Amino acid sequence: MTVTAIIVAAGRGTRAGGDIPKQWQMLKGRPVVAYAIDCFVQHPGIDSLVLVVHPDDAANARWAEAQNLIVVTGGATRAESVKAGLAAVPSGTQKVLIHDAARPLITPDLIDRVLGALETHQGAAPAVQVTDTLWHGEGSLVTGVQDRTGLYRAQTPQGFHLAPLRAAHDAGTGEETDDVAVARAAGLDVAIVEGDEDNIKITGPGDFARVARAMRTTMDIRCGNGYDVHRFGDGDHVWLCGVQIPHTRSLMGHSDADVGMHAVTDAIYGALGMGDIGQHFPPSDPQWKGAASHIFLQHAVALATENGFEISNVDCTLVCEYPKIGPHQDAMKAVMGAFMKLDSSRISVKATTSERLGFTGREEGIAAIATATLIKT
Ligand SMILES: Nc1ccn([C@@H]2O[C@H](COP(=O)(O)OP(=O)(O)OP(=O)(O)O)[C@@H](O)[C@H]2O)c(=O)n1
Ligand SMILES: C[C@](O)(CO)[C@H](O)COP(=O)(O)O
Repeated sequence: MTVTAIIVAAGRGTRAGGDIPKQWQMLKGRPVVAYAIDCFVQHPGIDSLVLVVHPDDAANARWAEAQNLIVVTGGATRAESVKAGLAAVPSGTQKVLIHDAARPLITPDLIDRVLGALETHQGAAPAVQVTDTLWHGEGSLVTGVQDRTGLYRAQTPQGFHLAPLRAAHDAGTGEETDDVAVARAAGLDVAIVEGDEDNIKITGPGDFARVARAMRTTMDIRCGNGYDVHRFGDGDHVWLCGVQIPHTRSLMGHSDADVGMHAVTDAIYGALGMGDIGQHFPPSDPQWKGAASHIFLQHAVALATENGFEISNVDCTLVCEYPKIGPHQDAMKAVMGAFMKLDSSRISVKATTSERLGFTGREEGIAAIATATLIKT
């Protein structure tokens, strides 16, 4: 079954305020709409994505096109914007999920529940049962109580089989606030699936902070490891974790052979799931001959930042008989901390011998292992 997601992002966000519409405002360093886009793009059940934008948001449309999304211009009401999105779905689409750009906390589970219900229903949408007592009020006075039995707060994504939803929208008024209303007016059956309290729609100015708070509870923590070995050759110093240490031999390598910094760098790449030093700085490329290893470390740190992560801590163990590491530990933490913009208290550099066993024990080379923890900001 080919499924297309349509994200409607053509509203003006008048209730939320701000210099630009709410879906394009920054939330933790990214436009609000980017969160929903990521969730759909990464979901294995979604085949393509249409983004509906306002004609005044041409720059944002170019940004979306650069991410390989189908981008179309919306209308004066949400229903008209949905119609524009429905007209742009790729041929072969059998089901559509329609989602508000203003709901950044959509989850894969929510998508799964809607898709699951579409197996047996023409439409399906998430909702949360009303649990508070409901009042009628006039001015500042309570004038009555509303029975809350059977009342739900509607959310998106709302899912439908494409053909009946298109027909329903063609017959609609263009003023409906959601697609369930359009579908029901056309006689389609719509299942309620379990919604998510955190799937907040940014509506008023205070909702940005609510969403940011809810994001903190879904913390994304990544852990990566790195391992490296360099052999000894002729020379009179070694570079370890950014510190030059006088020694009877030097470590050999294409770069400065800083085995400790390489392990830390690979741990960061590992946490990001983005390869290793060899992939980003191929040894076959002469420009990296003799390169200072902090270039690699800074590249990994920049990738982490670009992808919305901050480094929480790094732990590196050097395995060698000599040189002795203890006298240099603090300097190593300070140097690596400066390149990672990380306080020394979050960096550990320690050392062990291998009890004279193996290549490190025979002083043929030095090995290093490292772990890095990254947290999505
Ligand atoms: N003509 C419209 C109106 C709304 N939407 C989208 O529909 C979603 C839900 O609508 P709402 O929260 O009402 O957004 P706005 O219409 O932008 O808000 P406001 O009413 O405060 O201006 C939002 O992602 C919004 O961008 C749309 O694509 N086209
Ligand atoms: C579609 C919707 O998000 C369902 O809750 C909502 O109806 C659209 O926004 P509005 O604020 O109700 O216009």
